[in-house]
Amino acid sequence: MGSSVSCCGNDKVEEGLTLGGGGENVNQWRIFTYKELHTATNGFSDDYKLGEGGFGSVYWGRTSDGLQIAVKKLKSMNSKAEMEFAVEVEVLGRVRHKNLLGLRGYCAGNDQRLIVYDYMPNLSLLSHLHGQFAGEVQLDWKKRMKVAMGSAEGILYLHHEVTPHIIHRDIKASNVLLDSNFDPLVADFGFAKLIPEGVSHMTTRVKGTLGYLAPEYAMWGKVSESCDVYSFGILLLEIVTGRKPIQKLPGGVKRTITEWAEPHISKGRFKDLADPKLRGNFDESQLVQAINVAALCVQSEPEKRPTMKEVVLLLNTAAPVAARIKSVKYSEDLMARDQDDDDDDDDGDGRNGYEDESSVYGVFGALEAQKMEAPFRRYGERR
Ligand SMILES: Nc1ncnc2c1ncn2[C@@H]1O[C@H](COP(=O)(O)OP(=O)(O)OP(=O)(O)O)[C@@H](O)[C@H]1O
Repeated sequence: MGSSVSCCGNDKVEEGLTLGGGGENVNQWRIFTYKELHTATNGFSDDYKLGEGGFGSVYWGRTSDGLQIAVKKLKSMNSKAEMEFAVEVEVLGRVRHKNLLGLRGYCAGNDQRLIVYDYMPNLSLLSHLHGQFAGEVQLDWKKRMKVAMGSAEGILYLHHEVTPHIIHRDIKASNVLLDSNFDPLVADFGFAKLIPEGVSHMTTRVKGTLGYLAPEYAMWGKVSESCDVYSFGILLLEIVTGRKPIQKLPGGVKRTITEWAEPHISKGRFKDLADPKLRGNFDESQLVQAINVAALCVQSEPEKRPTMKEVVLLLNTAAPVAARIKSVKYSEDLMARDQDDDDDDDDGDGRNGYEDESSVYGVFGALEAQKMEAPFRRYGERR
């Protein structure tokens, strides 16, 4: 961090400081006092609560100069939470991009840790797809594509444009916030990893959210940029279909979004995948393109997934030539793998065991690991 963290118990306010070691990727922020944030949020009143996550609660507030803010307040002080706070502030200070939620400030003193962001009036993508706004048709097709593209550009920046590169590790619908124009801002960098130059992947403790974890990461803690690409693929499917990454079926059975989508895709029934809430109002070529891109992103083998640069390019391509070439490859892969699965399913349970990842999970079934392996946290929770 470019500057020391000062205690928020005192009333001193430092302004215009920068984090991130200078250069272009710096962010304007300031240190808030606890008193200031307490006043802004009406004493962290429940009426001002925007939501709750693993880190703590998020409150709406208004500063004395009229700025609307969102204040994330650490729920309990322990080394894990402290680390998350430090990582989030460190990473936020390094990034500056129209599709990343920047740091407005923080407060760290005694046993209080709070992070201050700009308030995003349209809240999270999750609230529009599955939450309090899910019944409304605010999120039409055009907005969905804008959200998908903007989120992809934010992740591209993290992977390719900031030094050292950053892997987010928790790309999901609740971490995509929407401004007044429904432009998306990727948020929540508490699990982010800075990748030293020349390092292609690292092995770490698995963090993130069930339903979005890439198989190699869920099983072996192998983390690379392509883990975010995988999570983005799930997010893209979620945006297009309006379905949760993991659905609970009657009898406690869980079905992943990829398991549900796979038969439709392999039969070319793309239109069946569109969110019924769209009532048929979508651009069919964009729908096919988005699903093809998602299919590429959620391949089991990380090396087969596109980079975020390719993802942005493909999502931008009106004529889906590149995607078509790859999707043909994908279909061939799928058929070959189906054949393998038929051959190798010795115990007749439809699954071939854990030894051979590709045959177990198929091109598209990587979430199987997350459904089976305890003790992952449920959808919407963090590990
Ligand atoms: N800047 C913001 N503007 C508006 N609403 C926000 C803002 N930041 C967070 N929220 C709201 O608060 C909720 C909780 O956010 P938080 O990041 O703490 O948790 P989460 O992403 O839901 O869960 P997790 O802990 O698994 O990341 C979000 O889903 C969102 O609705």
